[in-house]
Amino acid sequence: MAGITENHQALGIDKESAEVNNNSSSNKKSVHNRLLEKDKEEGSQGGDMAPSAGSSIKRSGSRPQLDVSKAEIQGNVEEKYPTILLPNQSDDLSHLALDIGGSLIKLVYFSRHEDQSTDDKRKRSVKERLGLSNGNRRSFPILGGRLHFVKFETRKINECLDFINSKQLHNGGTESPYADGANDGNAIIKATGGGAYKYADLFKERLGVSLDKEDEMNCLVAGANFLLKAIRHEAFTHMEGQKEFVQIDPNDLFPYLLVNIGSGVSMIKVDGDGKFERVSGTNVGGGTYWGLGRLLTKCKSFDELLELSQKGDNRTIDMLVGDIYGGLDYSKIGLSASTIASSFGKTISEKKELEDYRPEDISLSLLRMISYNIGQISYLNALRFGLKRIFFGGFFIRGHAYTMDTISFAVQFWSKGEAQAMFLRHEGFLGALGAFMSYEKHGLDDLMVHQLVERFPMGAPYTGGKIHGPPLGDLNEKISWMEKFLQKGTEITAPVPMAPAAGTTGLGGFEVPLSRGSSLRSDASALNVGVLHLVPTLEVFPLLADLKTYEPNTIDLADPSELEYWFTILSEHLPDLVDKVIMLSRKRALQLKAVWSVSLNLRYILSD
Ligand SMILES: Nc1ncnc2c1ncn2[C@@H]1O[C@H](COP(=O)(O)OP(=O)(O)O)[C@@H](O)[C@H]1O
Ligand SMILES: CC(C)(COP(=O)(O)O)[C@@H](O)C(=O)NCCC(=O)O
Repeated sequence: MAGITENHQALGIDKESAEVNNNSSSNKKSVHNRLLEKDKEEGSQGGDMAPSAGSSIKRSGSRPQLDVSKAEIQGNVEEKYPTILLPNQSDDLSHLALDIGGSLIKLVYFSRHEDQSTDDKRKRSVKERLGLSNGNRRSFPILGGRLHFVKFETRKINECLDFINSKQLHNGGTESPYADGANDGNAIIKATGGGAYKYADLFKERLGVSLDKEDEMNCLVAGANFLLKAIRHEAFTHMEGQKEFVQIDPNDLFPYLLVNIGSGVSMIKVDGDGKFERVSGTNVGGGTYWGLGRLLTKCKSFDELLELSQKGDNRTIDMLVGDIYGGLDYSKIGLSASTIASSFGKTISEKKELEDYRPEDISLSLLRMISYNIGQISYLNALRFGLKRIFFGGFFIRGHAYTMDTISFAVQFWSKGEAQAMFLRHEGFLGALGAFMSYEKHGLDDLMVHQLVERFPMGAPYTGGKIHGPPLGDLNEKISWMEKFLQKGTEITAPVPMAPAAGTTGLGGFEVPLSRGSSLRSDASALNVGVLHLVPTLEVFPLLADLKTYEPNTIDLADPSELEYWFTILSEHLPDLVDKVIMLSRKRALQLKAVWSVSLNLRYILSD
């Protein structure tokens, strides 16, 4: 669909892998028994898994709660594994949040379930035939999940409503019992931005949902704090075409200045979680570039305008110090001949008609003027409060090298290198993330750095295919994986530094654009926003008979007795599993046996 950026990746943590993350002796026993007696168990699993009606699984802190009050079996009661309807279960309903801005609508949504692609279905049916699956029941929460980021143009709000509807995001997703409009009109979605007020009636009318309005500044700050604390490789600097990720110490984050460049610009001094003050703003922002740019160039889209700028030369539009001083620097006050003395100042020439000014040059001058101005005002505000770090968000930036270079240059130049401009990979989603986190029971606030891992939309922008990557921790790993996978080498986007370009003038000039790149990359790849995967650590084991006596722990395979215990179980289980696979394919069974045996034996090599 036009105008949509969606980064959908599956491959969430599946429940089998999560199940063995527990270590109490009773737990060991149930996993062991389950592995060895799965055929026998098939008939009794339902009783084990479904908590009795009226009780509820208690989780620590603010983790999602399973509410089974008024639970009832839905559909045919004779069915072996009937779906259990949980009418009061709210967590799956509260997984979508919106930021409806002046220009763009941003959606963040959480999905717990694997995408039902053909591949997934095939995998599931194999699992079922092997007796490794619990069939189609959803009688306990599936562990793990994903955060997705999508945006739409606000002027095309109907596309957004259609998207939400097609995925039933307002009703908990297509697999939810509330899908297809079965909600009773009480569904609530957290929303921020001016559009949460402006379009509340439209959402009610079209989707039957109420928008629960969250304060925009609150959300921006909550989103930024969350990203800066929880996501590695979120913040980066961008100077003279070079991108460098910055490791943020979550304990040394505050204070900082957050500059959100949306349609307009807000500057917020952030002192802590929920502690902030909007100290300034400017109406010359992203909307100005897009609006004025459209008027001047007749471009049809923001990206077209941005792309034009990459072919422009601002010297035909901007009046430089040299134009005024007969080619000389004004070095006494630190201005080189190439410094822009007056943006658009040269378009008053009597020798030229208005049509003689190229749209490419106009777009570049405009982009430079607005970016530089924002950088400068931001620095002045940082100076006001003694802040050294300035984080820039908002979709105006759009991961665009020239924009970031210009902002960085302004900050560096005016602060004489004292302050630093940093950018955020989820730049435009701060508000939406903040709104998402405002659901009381998500518990995302206490997520630690390693609980969210990222998988990149590696293949999608290039091949049109859906390609899933492994969880990638290290930046180099990301790049090499992508390169290996796509064999596209340098075409891989954002993490790859841009080619170094000519430097800026030492005297504060801003000669030629530094990082224009050859063509604007597709939305998804320019933003380079991967889907965030929530990886549970100490989740409650879903088959536990008695939750109260359960003591969460993780298996320490460095402990020889633990290692022996678990590898013995796995080894004993191998012939049994191979038998099952033989029923499907002898060749695959032998392959499985070989691979598994090697893996199990590897421990001896590793422990040597
Ligand atoms: N596809 C796009 N359509 C319109 N504007 C875009 C697009 N991509 C980036 N932008 C820029 O992003 C700005 C909006 O940024 P955003 O952070 O979403 O703010 P808002 O909340 O005001 O919509 C626009 O004014 C424009 O400069
Ligand atoms: C009013 C806004 C907070 C709305 O946010 P936006 O939709 O632009 O992201 C923003 O446009 C803004 O801060 N404008 C600048 C107003 C001023 O301080 O002059």
